[in-house]
Amino acid sequence: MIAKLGAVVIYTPTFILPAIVIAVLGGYLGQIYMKAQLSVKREMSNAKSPVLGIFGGAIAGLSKLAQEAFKEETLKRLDRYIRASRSFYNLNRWISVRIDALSAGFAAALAFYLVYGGASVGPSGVGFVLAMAVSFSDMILCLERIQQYLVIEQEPTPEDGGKPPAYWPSSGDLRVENLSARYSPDGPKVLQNVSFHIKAGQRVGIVGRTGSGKSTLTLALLRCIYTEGAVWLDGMQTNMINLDDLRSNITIIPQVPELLSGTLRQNLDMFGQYDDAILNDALRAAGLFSLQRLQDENRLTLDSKIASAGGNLSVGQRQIIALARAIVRQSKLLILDEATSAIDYETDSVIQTSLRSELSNDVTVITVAHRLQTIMDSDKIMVLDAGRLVEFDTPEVLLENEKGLLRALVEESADKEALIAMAGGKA
Ligand SMILES: Nc1ncnc2c1ncn2[C@@H]1O[C@H](COP(=O)(O)OP(=O)(O)OP(=O)(O)O)[C@@H](O)[C@H]1O
Repeated sequence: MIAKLGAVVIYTPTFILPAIVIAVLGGYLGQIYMKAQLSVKREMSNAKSPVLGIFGGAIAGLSKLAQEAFKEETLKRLDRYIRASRSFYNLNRWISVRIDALSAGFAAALAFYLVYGGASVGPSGVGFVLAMAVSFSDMILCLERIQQYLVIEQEPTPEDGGKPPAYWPSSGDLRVENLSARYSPDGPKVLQNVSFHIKAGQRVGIVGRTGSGKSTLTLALLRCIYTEGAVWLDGMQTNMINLDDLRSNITIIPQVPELLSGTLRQNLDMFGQYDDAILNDALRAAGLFSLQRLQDENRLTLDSKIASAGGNLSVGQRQIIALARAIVRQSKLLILDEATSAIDYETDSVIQTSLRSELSNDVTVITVAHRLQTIMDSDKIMVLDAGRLVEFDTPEVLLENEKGLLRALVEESADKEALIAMAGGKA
């Protein structure tokens, strides 16, 4: 930008003052625009995920769709999204008109001066200066945008005082008090005053209808979003701990785990800290070897090549590798977001068996369940509704409550009898 301003000034020194005025005016307008568009953009992102959520939910449960209710809810969510995106579009028009007007005014004045003002500049010089002048005004806004990225909000940096002792966490005891969470500083509270205590080694299932806050709760435990309230893991309050230490001690297995391109060994042990025997043991414990035969030509071994994001593996294989990674890391808290689709029954039952038998007794496993079968024999079940914890007890006790939400979910299920038997068999 300075080079362009320099080019204009060298050819037409009298234009230094107007150029500075244009730069200041453009910067001022840019600042107004940036301030306004930030909150509109945030509102747009907040309104976008419910729209995507309802379409995702519709695709997952297409056969059971109540068309009228779906239409009404979709239109409501689209309205909210369109209101925000319309404002965003208007804001863009607002700034474009002003920057274009400034740019055109400056270029026109310069052109007038070069042609009629007696400036001793040749035709090629006139073309060059005008080209520089036009792009100079356009760059003011780019500069504002770059400035905005430079001051982007960062997560807190690790501090010496935030390092937990080496033995932490020695168990997966998890205590949560009044935990609330939101996705943006001024957004609505998506999780509201959730409190519970999970003893080390317990297996807990989280259920709730779509949008009830199950995934949000897992993100809040990792402090990936804005949270209030307190969380203690193995007796230490997690907001006193550096984010990298906290996150390296909790393993989360998402619905579709991401892997890095490289070998399977590198994916299990990125820093080369463990020997092959430990890594193979983890793969066996996670159930990989029970799914493939020794003579299979394309069976996975530590040297198998993994494509970027794990693209050459099935979702089930990726979940098994993510589980093996958790076993290698010896995490005391494991959060599993159950894969709803694209995972066959055999792989699913291998994963579930590994979770039950291969983890040590003090590892706490929280499973976000989309199928009640997965968690009906858990030690406890947590039921979320509109961001609140409405039920938390053993499956047997919860099912006794005829007005309870878990009971309602079970009643709606096609496998009602089997689910009740699972819960009764356990308690
Ligand atoms: N990135 C986001 N920004 C703003 N709001 C969000 C975001 N992600 C989710 N939400 C909102 O938070 C609420 C809870 O969403 P969440 O994903 O936790 O629900 P869930 O119970 O996990 O649903 P599902 O079973 O469909 O995965 C929803 O109302 C949703 O619109």
